[in-house]
Amino acid sequence: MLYRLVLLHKKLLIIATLLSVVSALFGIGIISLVNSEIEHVSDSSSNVIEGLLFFFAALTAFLTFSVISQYMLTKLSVQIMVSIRENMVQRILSTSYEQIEKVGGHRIFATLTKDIEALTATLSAVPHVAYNLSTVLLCFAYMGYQSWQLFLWVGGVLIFAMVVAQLLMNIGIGRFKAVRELDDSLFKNFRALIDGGKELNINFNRKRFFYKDVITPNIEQIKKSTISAHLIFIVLSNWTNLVLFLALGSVVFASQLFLAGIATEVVVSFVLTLVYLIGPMTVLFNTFSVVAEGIVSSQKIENLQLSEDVLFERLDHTLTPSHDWQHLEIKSVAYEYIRDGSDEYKFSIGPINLSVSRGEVIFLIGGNGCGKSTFAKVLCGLYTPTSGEIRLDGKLATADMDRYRCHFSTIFSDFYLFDQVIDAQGMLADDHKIVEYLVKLKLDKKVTVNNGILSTTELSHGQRKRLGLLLSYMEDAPIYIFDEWAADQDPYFRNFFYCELLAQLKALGKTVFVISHDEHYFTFSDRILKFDSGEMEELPRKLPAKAATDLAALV
Ligand SMILES: Nc1ncnc2c1ncn2[C@@H]1O[C@H](COP(=O)(O)OP(=O)(O)OP(=O)(O)O)[C@@H](O)[C@H]1O
Repeated sequence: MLYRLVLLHKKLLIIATLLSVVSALFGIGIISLVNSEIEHVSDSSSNVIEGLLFFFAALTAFLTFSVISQYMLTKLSVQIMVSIRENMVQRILSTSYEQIEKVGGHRIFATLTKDIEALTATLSAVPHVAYNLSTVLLCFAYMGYQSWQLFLWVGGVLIFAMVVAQLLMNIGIGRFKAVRELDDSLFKNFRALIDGGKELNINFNRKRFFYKDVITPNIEQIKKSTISAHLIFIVLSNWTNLVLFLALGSVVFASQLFLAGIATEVVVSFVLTLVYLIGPMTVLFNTFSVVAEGIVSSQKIENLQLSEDVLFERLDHTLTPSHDWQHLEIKSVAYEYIRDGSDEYKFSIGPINLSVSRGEVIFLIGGNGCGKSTFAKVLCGLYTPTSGEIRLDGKLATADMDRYRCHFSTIFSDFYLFDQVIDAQGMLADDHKIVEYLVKLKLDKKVTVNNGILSTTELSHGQRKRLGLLLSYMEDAPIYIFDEWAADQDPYFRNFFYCELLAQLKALGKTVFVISHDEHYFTFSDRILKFDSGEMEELPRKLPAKAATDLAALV
């Protein structure tokens, strides 16, 4: 990913790096100028004024190009940061719900905070790396030009230094990987800290256990691993200083011992250049830890296996479902939960065969954990069948999952309530219509609406579900799935749901799948599908329509 991002911005990167090289050239030019002026110190015939003018001109050019190049490089790193954020959001939105569920919310959250931050820091270091690397390379070229024999000595020392640095870098990356794995479990514990707030506050012993035996050891482990990872980079950074002194020594001693023919001015110029190099080399080696963290984060993002197939031109258009569809065919559909590397008990449903017509109200019943919600998720396209196929009016669902899914509006038991109420066209819905339903759902005293945005979603669980129903209703999809919607409603709204709403939706030609344990209301269905250990059978309808009406009057 790191590589891809750099490639994506290569044009700006090349321009900015070229500017850096020019500014570094002026830096070298200044050293060279000072060097030649040293030679003329005792020469009264030399033109000092001319040298001084050159010196100030070089200083001005150095400053100008340094500022422009650093500005360009900083702009580049900000652009890269923005594109990582956009890219991550797009990839998450393009990834199947199934994959997101498999990866786990805490890992995605860790990536959105930790990895984006680390990648941004790494890419922000690109300007400094490019600038200092070009300075270092130019200094090498300058030294090579002055004396290739002496430069070979320096080069030998530097190659040895680079080999050791590479080894240290590999160890450092390995340690950062271990830290990053621990970060995932920390984010999981952070989630438990917030989501489990009630349980932790009520039960002091759980709070004590969570603090002492779960989160503190996790934090301690991260502390130890982070220090041990950074230790490698501290060694690496000090190794640079040592290597530069080693290079200085090798220049001074090699010129005396083995390369006696080399002029003193050349040796002095090598020494000056190496001293000048201390700054850029230190910056370069100090960024190694940042780069290592970026590499680890980049690999971590790849391991999430988020979708690469980001077709975001599609978001410019609204997807509209076919409201006059006639047949939904579920042919030998099976689904199995597969978790990588896990040998624990695996649950599967199917194979299921079912043919659904428009306007049917279908109840899904069965004991806890028998696969009703799993089937509902396969049915609406959140899960892709492991085998078998789903066809809507003959069209294979998997041929265009986005289009297929847009036929559904769902309220699962772990639903999320958005503040924005969206209509069938994907626009903010009309306030008058929303108010009408707020009144109907007895929420108008609690919630107001302004331009399609709800004033609050901080309500009781039952009220939140009613608000969810409002959002779902406004979406005006052809097929509805309600997963135990009525389970936590009071008798009035339970009655409203089974006796009024289902009939209303049916009259509008909607197909409704209702997951329910409310036996009293099973009569309000056209069909009943019973689940048992992942297998489905259709029950014969027992009550005639008349009996259903009588029952409606009773409840
Ligand atoms: N995200 C998941 N990952 C792995 N297995 C899962 C997952 N969700 C559910 N399961 C497995 O699928 C089984 C069926 O779950 P499902 O939610 O479909 O049951 P259900 O019939 O809707 O139950 P309930 O009436 O309690 O809501 C569970 O017992 C569990 O073993």
